[in-house]
Amino acid sequence: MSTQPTQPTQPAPSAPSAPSASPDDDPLSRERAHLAASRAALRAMRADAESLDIRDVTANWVNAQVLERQIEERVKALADLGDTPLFFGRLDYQRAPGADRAEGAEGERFYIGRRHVHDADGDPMVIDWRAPVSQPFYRASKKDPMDIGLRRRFGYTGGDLTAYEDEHLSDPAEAASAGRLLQQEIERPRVGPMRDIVATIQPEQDEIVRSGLSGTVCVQGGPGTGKTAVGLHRVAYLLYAHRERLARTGTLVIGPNRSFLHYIEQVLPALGELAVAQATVDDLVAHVEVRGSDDARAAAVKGDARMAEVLRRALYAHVTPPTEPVVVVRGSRRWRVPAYELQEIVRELLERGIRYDAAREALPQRIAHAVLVQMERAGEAPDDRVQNAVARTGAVKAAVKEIWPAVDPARLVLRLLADPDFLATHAEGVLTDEEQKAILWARPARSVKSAPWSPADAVLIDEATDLIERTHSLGHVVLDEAQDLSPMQYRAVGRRCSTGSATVLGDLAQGTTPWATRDWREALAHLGKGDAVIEELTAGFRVPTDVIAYASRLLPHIAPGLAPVRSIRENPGFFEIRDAAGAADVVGACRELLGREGSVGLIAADARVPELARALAEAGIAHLGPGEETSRDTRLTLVPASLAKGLEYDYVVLDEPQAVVDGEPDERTGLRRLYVALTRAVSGLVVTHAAPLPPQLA
Ligand SMILES: Nc1ncnc2c1ncn2[C@@H]1O[C@H](COP(=O)(O)OP(=O)(O)OP(=O)(O)O)[C@@H](O)[C@H]1O
Repeated sequence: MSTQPTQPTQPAPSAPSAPSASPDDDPLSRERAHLAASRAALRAMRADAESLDIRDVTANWVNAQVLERQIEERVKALADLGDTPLFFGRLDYQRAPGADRAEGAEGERFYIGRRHVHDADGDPMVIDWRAPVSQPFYRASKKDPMDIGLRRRFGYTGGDLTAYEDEHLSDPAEAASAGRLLQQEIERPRVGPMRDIVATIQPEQDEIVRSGLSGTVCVQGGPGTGKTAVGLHRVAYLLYAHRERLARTGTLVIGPNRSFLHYIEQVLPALGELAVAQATVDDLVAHVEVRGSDDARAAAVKGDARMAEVLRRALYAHVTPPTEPVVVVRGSRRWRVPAYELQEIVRELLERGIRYDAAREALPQRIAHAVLVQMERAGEAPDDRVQNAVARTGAVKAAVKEIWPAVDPARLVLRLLADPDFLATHAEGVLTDEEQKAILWARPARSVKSAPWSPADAVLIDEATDLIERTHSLGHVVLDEAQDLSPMQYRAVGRRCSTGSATVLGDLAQGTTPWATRDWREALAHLGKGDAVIEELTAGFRVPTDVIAYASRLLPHIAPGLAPVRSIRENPGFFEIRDAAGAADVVGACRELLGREGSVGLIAADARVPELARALAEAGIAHLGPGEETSRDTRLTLVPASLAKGLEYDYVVLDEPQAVVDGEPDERTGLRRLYVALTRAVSGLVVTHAAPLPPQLA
């Protein structure tokens, strides 16, 4: 790293901007000149797009509308955002990449940024970070310089280029070291929603980001190891590398709740990707209105993968083997398809493994075909119009209704949960009597509309829906906080990427549902991606060393075998445990932290939130809800522990750890909830308590 005296011409990355030398010999001035020229080139690209006249090229109105929309989007995408630097790095190749590597082949220089910018001749001024030539910016090392002579990182203050930092990767005399600019980026205060990490993606993260579209990747990583960031950047990368295919098939990011989705929603647009949908698992399966809830036992049984078998049996019990022949009358003739032949057709359809409705729709044609064969044997020459007509006769329709009736998925689930005999018949040998009892409604609902559907019921209905009609599969799905999903939820997500791939992100230690994932292989099998690659991230970008060490005391109790996160933050931050006599002391701690720069989160057991909200109001301190955007004026968020997952704040006040543990149905889940709450702070954590601390933290 050449911020050392060995490179006297270069300022330290944090050096003030004013360059003393003339623009020609001062490297910083030259870089600024390139920035100014790149911005001008971007403006020209935008002006070009705006001035496109499509009147001559579009023959009809519809085409014109489509083209106009595309141009509008391009103009929008070409905006120069003042606070987002156009480039953040530079690579000097020793030889031109891809060129003949013969002696003397000319080296080339590339500026790496969020988007591609070219000059009037079409020559690149800035290269998209996702392009293959950009890859060494993230991966090259002293050990493997990847043909890079110089890697330069730029530092910005506001929109101004104020510093840079060099690594001469091919110079054996220069020692490798972690850069100051990277460190500054990691340490910067967190105000506002989540930001992209495109300037500082680390090599092990980049490997995941750039892994191919065909494979599913599962990332296990402790709090703050960048799982969410990596998942979002992977979608952006895949959209770049497979734009057309994914535009057709679609992409989706799945997060645990609305506030989390709100927190991450600006990352992809900042990377120029506007078309990625976001949803919770509940959104995906919203076939009915959810008004009810389950106790932990019922939810665990409903979320168990064995329920898929119960549903399959219950659905296919509707298929009734035919015992009567079908008789079709055409003109003066009667054609008779005997019962044994109908049985053969039904057996064949069942064996083909197609969806219930696909088979139901095929059945009339199969019966008609059997009639046609008889007609041919009798010397007639019927064509496909005759087959269609036969398939539509009353006799065939009536037979199909008998043999393979239409089934409504919600009604099927309703009957299973309301009718003990129906459930017993189809759960025989799959669910125990006790398990059946656990999921039956105490008061059987009468209709789909009035039933007290729970979130787990909606997943069952989704499974039934898919048995009946295949769910549309997207090209790629990112599943965040995956460890909380039940096997049935994994199946629901898996159907949505059955012909595509997925990025599965999670931390076994942060699982806070009774059915939380114990083993990634098992979970991936439920997802239908048993052959996924499992990667692990262990470097922590969020939590300071002392805080992560304290939280990691819980690991042996919540996820034995998982290694603690290794914090790569240099700033030790601060960490304090304080006695608090009441809410006023907690508010005092918040007020104190608000005196510093950045966001503050007050995390408390859900049950304690109303009391703390009142205390804050009485003290005249405004606060936000989780996921709401912090601003310069309102920087405090009151976070119920149940919604803390995935979020982060510069400073955290954690109220009453034991209450957080007690807020969960069992101790292990409680300790996991506490682990999540303890690992939200970027710069400092104050734990306040009146009750004794959980002994596991001792
Ligand atoms: N390479 C990086 N450079 C700079 N910042 C990074 C990098 N990787 C991650 N971060 C930052 O670290 C913080 C934590 O990242 P992220 O939320 O993705 O972690 P996570 O593993 O999903 O955490 P959790 O398990 O708590 O949900 C974020 O502020 C993110 O921007």
